[in-house]
Amino acid sequence: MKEYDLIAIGGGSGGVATARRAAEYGARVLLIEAARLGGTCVNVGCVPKKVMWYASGIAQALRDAPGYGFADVAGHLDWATLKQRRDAYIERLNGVYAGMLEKSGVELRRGFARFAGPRVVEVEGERFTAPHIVISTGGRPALPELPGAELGIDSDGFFALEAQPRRVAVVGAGYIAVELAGVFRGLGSEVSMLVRGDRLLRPFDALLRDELAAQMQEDGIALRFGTQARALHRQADGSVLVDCGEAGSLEVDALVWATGRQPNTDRLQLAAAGIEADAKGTIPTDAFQNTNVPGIYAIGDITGRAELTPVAIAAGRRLALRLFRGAADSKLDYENIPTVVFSHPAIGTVGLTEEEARKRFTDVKVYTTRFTAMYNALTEHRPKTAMKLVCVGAEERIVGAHVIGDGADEMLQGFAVAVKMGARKADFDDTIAIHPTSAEEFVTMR
Ligand SMILES: Cc1cc2nc3c(=O)[nH]c(=O)nc-3n(C[C@H](O)[C@H](O)[C@H](O)COP(=O)(O)OP(=O)(O)OC[C@H]3O[C@@H](n4cnc5c(N)ncnc54)[C@H](O)[C@@H]3O)c2cc1C
Repeated sequence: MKEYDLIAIGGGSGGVATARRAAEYGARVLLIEAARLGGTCVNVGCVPKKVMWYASGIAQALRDAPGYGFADVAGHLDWATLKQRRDAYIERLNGVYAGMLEKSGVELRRGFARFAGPRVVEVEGERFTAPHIVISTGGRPALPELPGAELGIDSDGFFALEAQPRRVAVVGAGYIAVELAGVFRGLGSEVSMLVRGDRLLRPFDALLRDELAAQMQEDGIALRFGTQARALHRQADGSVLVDCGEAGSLEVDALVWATGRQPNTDRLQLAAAGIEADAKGTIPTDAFQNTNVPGIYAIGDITGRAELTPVAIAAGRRLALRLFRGAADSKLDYENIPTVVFSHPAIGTVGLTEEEARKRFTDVKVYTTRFTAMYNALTEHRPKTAMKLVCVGAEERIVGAHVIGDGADEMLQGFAVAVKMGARKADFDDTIAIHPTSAEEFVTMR
């Protein structure tokens, strides 16, 4: 049985980061990956999604161009070319990942890993052991159980689409649902969102939720709240009939399930190592990413906490520092994790929502602003930009910063540093604005 200092199961964001950092610290590392290197983010997540978001933004810019005097702007999208160029980019990234691992001295084993004992991992009959094992197997889309569910596609299926569907239904209310719906609409599809509850992006600040819903409707997306798909039927012309029970039915060329994700633990044989998972299959960890079994850790989506690439990476790097550099206190602080939703317009958010702040603190003061960005002064399309600062205490410490509007995606990172450092409203007021930008409103709110 081959022995290592560390085995990482899963070569996605978390596994690769942990493996590389541990190897850099001198550990002998084995990384096991069943599919393509880079995991969800590179292959069927952040990266291809952002490419599609850019494409949709370009389509919008072409529609905006006449407002700036451009005449005869050609705007036909060749979806197949976009997909082929996007796929080629991702293949290059897969190669970059392989190269980085090799350069760091991480040994890569292709294949599906399972636990075969407390410290033993098996891949296609071959066994490996290490005193430290990291589970970073991520998750996959979860489909609801209803008649004809397989006639829909999930987010992986979205990235496999060879042609642009003309009429689309997106089921779900989370960030992936609003992002995919926005991309389809931006590129010209007719889009309906089927939302079981009464709002989009439930955990986000109300300002962001309301502004986004209003803008999506303004852009022609049919938001059907309180609507649930009950069954899907294939029709003779190849289209899909979505039966929504009392809420009626809907005919589409594609239906996308964006109804959540499930952790990749079901085939890992966790029991062979005595590792506990919860009913959903996520692996609970303590603040140091320890599972219930000493020497076995979990990071990234599999832990069900803040399912984002930089979180998986940061947790993995801190774990490597702890295990192989003796930094006993090294762990990830899960507070104030900034995040962006690549909707149209984009959302950036860090810290507490107003609602959360009011539950936790008695002395909450909120500053908001809403305006049309200068770019849109000349365009027919006039989405709004809106911002909110959530402050607490007499010193007005900023515990939440939220923005929706063009540029929000690139705007928030620096403000996240300020919030993390404990900035007060007075610090923002004291900072000279950068003019003319949308971001300047963050330091001029009264
Ligand atoms: C559509 C979409 C858009 C997203 N957009 C963003 C975004 O904009 N920003 C952001 O921060 N996050 C985004 N995410 C989330 C992000 O992709 C994940 O949080 C991140 O990939 C989690 O990393 P991970 O290492 O936990 O798992 P993953 O990246 O999923 O990697 C897990 C790897 O383990 C492998 N594996 C699983 N089981 C085994 C096994 N038994 N043996 C061997 N290998 C195995 C899998 O093949 C996979 O490669 C998005 C996700 C989706 C689905």
